Amino acid sequence: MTRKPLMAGNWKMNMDHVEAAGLVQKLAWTLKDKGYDPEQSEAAVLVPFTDIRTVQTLIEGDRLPLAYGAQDISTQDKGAYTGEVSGAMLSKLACKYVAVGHSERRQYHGETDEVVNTKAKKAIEYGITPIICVGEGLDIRKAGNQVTYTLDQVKGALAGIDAAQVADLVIAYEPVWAIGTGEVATPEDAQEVCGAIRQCIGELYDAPTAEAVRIQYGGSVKAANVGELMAKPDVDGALVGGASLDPEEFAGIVRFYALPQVG
Ligand SMILES: O=C[C@H](O)COP(=O)(O)O
Repeated sequence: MTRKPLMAGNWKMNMDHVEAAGLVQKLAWTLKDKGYDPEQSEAAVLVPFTDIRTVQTLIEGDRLPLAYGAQDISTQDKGAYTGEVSGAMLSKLACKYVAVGHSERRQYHGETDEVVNTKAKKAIEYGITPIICVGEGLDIRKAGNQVTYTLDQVKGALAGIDAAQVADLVIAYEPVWAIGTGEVATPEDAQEVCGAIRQCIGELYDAPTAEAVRIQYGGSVKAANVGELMAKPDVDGALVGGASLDPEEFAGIVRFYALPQVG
């Protein structure tokens, strides 16, 4: 089975809808200029809620080779939940992806594994592919417990989700100490945990499911380091924060397959 790499840019709370239009167009021009081949990798942007309509209009209207999605989804379907955005609303805007359980949501909004699990299920229910974010903090890494900690998050996030659904979703391993710090995990660090996640899914479900699920690495990914990360067998893409706001840089990441070190 060949897994198509997914290079997703998480814009976080950056870019208003006017800036979003400029960034999507610049990214599309840059990708075209560099001869991006969508068969080699899939490119996606996860944008603030207020940008989704603008981004959708550009991508659909100009048939740009980009997928788009959101950074969060409500655990609820509708009703008196001030500030929440539902799966139905995201689905109506044809979002393909939604990030769930990003460490910033876990840290600043107290999202537990149970909440992450509910959000992942809501995304699936509304036909949106969840990108489930997991990963350890520095203290856990220093204690050498990164694999057990991350696998516990994976098991919590996948509870009650069946094999066919797991095969279609995306897991992003993002060690918290590597996010926005410039402190990228070594390719061996990334492979250790991404490989353990795949093995865990094989044990929880079956080998075909483990072979199908896409596992990204995230944390200070740049065009300069993406090649060595992507050379690892269980790294199927990148979840990119800061570098996704720079079209040249993100285009370089999306086109990792053209980098000299990976042939
Ligand atoms: O979602 C993306 C991650 O938080 C990584 O962010 P970063 O590339 O700025 O380190």
